[in-house]
Amino acid sequence: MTGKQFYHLGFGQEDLGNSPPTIALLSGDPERARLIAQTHFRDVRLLSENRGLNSYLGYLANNRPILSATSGMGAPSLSIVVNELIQLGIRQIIRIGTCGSIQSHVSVGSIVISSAALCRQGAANDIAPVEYPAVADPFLTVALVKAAQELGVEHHLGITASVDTFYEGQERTDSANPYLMRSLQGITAEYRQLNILNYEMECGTLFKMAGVYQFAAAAVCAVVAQRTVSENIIYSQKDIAIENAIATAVRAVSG
Ligand SMILES: O=P(O)(O)O[C@H]1O[C@H](CO)[C@@H](O)[C@H]1O
Ligand SMILES: O=c1cc[nH]c(=O)[nH]1
Repeated sequence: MTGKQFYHLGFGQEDLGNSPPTIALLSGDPERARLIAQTHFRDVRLLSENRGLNSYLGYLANNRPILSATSGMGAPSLSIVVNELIQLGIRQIIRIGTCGSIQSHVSVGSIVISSAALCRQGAANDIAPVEYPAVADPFLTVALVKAAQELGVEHHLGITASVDTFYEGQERTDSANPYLMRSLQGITAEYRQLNILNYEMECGTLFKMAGVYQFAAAAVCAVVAQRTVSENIIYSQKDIAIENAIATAVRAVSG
């Protein structure tokens, strides 16, 4: 580590070398950030492991420098990481996440590429008004779709619901909370009728930040739960779904 470090990321500009990356792949899970770097980048260097926000610098096959970084779970943590990444010169961010499907045709094991997000997230309200659109970058999004097509990965393009909680906000009742507020009872069925594809916890705030800060953001999430059937995570298909999401994002930025 050299020079000024960002407080949360734990590394700084000088750690990125003479040809700093302008693109970052961003995962909620630090283990996914490590997996992406170690299996898809060459000449990988661990930049930091601060607060579980593991960050790796590496190169794509086309020699483009790239970061694999960790957002942590939820919009407040993501907002801090993204703010610091943008200060470091990152101009394109692809979130590689996991999600729960709320449509019967969006199966566990497939991936969802978000065209936009319904943003029910408190952190985003510190960045832009609630009505501000949470929309993905069209060019990165088309690149993700094209990559999924070329890889033969089952994919769905559409609107994502980004919420602040995994349990209450996604209408889970199998939880420590004995009372789900009336305002949340039935919300999943309503979102289904509104053609929302999936639940996750970061895209909406990421997309609003992209609009305000002027960078390009997109998201691809592995479907690991099917909420038309149960509240459970389907572990048997989790790893393959995540690998499909990672392969899709890496191919999209490798062209
Ligand atoms: O797998 P990640 O990227 O963390 O994404 C999803 O998983 C977490 C909840 O289990 C939330 O962060 C949600 O958005
Ligand atoms: O159901 C799910 C699965 C992963 N991540 C979520 O936010 N929800």
